[in-house]
Amino acid sequence: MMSPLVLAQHVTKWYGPRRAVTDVSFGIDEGEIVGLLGPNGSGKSTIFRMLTGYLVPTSGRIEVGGHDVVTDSLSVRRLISYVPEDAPLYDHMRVGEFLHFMANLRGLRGTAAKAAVDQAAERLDLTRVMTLLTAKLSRGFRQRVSIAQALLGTPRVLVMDEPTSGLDPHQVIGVRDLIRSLARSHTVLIASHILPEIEKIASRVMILLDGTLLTADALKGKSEETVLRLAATAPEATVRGVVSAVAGVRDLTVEADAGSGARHYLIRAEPRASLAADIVAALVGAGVAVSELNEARPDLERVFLDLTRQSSRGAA
Ligand SMILES: Nc1ncnc2c1ncn2[C@@H]1O[C@H](COP(=O)(O)OP(=O)(O)OP(=O)(O)O)[C@@H](O)[C@H]1O
Repeated sequence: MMSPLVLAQHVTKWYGPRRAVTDVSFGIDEGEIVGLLGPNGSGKSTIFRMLTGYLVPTSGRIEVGGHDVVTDSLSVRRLISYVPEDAPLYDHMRVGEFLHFMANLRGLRGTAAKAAVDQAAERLDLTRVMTLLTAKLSRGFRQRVSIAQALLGTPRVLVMDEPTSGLDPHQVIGVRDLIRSLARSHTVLIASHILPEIEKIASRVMILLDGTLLTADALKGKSEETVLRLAATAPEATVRGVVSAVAGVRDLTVEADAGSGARHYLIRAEPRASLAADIVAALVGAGVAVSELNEARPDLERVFLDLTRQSSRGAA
């Protein structure tokens, strides 16, 4: 059997007296797109920094392509590329200059550097902006430049931190398609705190909570509840008041903002037949425009919400 391309075994990381990652183990096979899902502060960036050799695990070991990230970090850095969340570009550089600079940092010179830059620019549709200052780019283009630099030197593994955060819906779709197309030639690991986003891109999701990776066992047997996703245009307090009064509704949380008018909510309730119809009737009766009400699909979402709610209570 082939061993996984990325292998973490019992990895723990302490920052001084604070434990950020606890006994995390996983394997990622060549060609997978894996999502690492966890709320802010759950340890995603810490795991990524250890994978890419920028932080040393306090205990446990990580291998990429059979190379230990600590004792053989140079080989690992050739195999793995990191796309950080806030695309740190050098604002005084033009896009083309920046990509050449990054190609040189990866050890590419002369025609090899030029070929790599041209190829990445073409793949990310950057040829039109190569002479612009990176400071002048839109958020979507900055993200594409950041992904382009990560592709230089043809790494086998791409690690991306919240790759669609801060993008408009159009750009989000573009970046998602791009990541899917990259997956043909790369193994991709994506961190996010938004489950619906991860589910759209990843073929598999790992959930991280307070530094601990949940096992498949922790994801079973939690479905005593219906979760509905609602999109409605009205003040949150109004929606909350109306929905909470419907029989069986336990809880309403605001989901990531869609950006355009309607706000998205998740409603948790006791399962019963006319629940959705009752909620719509109540909202419409109160003059609230409902643009969407669906059952939130996977159990995973429920489990994630339950668990993150418990853990944020624990932290409070
Ligand atoms: N350099 C550091 N020194 C001390 N504590 C740190 C350091 N970096 C992170 N932490 C702590 O470790 C925990 C995990 O942080 P980490 O940044 O890995 O989480 P995350 O899931 O990536 O969060 P976010 O999505 O907000 O980036 C947090 O409690 C954080 O405060």
